[in-house]
Amino acid sequence: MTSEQDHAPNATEGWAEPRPTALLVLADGTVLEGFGIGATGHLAGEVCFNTAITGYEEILTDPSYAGQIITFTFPHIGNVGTNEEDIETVSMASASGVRGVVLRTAVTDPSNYRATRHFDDWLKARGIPGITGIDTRALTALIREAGMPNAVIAHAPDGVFDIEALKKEARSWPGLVGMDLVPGVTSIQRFDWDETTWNQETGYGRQEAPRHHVVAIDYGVKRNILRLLARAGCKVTVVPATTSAEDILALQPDGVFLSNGPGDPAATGEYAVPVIRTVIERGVPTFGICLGHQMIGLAVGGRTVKMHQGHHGANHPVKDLTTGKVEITSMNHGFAVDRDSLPKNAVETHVSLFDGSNAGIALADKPVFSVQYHPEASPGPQDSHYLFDRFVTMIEKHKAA
Ligand SMILES: NC(=O)CC[C@H](N)C(=O)O
Repeated sequence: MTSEQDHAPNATEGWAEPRPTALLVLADGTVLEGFGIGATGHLAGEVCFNTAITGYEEILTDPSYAGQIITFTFPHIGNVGTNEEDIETVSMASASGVRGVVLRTAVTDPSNYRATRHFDDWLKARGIPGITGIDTRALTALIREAGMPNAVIAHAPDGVFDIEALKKEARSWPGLVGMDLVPGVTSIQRFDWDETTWNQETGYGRQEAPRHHVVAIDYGVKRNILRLLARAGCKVTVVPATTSAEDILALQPDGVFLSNGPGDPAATGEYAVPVIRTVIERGVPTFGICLGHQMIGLAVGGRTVKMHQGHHGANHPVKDLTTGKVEITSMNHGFAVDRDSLPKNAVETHVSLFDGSNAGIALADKPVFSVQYHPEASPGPQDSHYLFDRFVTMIEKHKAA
């Protein structure tokens, strides 16, 4: 990338404008020009914005982002390169499903002792197209006004685009409502997980003596969730999203964990919700995160709704109504549980202090709780790690009873 390419196209009269090599074409026909990075070609998706300042590698490998084109509001993305350790997708071979990345400035060479690969090269290898030189403030303002648009991101090094065809593709992409994206990101077979959290001196740890057995249903689970479950003393068995309630209960879990994941919870819920309902009815201690939270909401008879601009970032304040404490959380969701649709036994435990939306529930009559945000962070603050201990305490109480 040359420094010229750092300028937004059409920025200054009289400058020799480099030819755009990437476009972001919105479904309403708006065309944003910039410079291509990462994979070439074009992909359709929903454009969201993420306000996190660090952790782009974790964000871009979070399977919950499948079907989405991520605009980073922080201008310098890629400057610490990438490594093999910060990937959140469980299956290293599969891409996370992110459709594209939209950036303000050109990507510099990596400057970090952990970097093993240039960000541009890494995006290419993972099949993710990117565009730089975009006025991401203006795009973010547009998303806040109009909601998350469907779009096509296109990268052609020769600068040749069929703009009409791209507009048509953006318009005809069906959108995330009603879209079940879990089959593309769930693991294909059952496996055990025993890696624990990262430490600067020793790297990732190994679990020694687990005290409880947790079955984690993988709707697109992030590694750091599994690590925190392992660190909290759980032997973790990860099972594919379509595993039956019978097969899950046959594993005799002390607890069941419902993971995060992409797409519309109502669409995924068609097969997942009956399983979750059975697990809950049997009284198995259950903890859900994000998509898992939304599907617990559906399993108890509630509804989920599409949000206007969604929550994607690492500085979202949430109030824990059971303790009165405020925690700063990592968020990534475009759907939410409609609190007014919940039955009486589903008690709201957490609320977003940004917009008052529901951020957590617990069942009054069953050992079940869930949160809309990402307590595993990765990236983000670690204020909410206590929830993994809350889950273990719940398991212990249930075992003792
Ligand atoms: N992080 C997640 O699990 C996201 C859940 C769901 N796909 C949403 O967008 O709301």
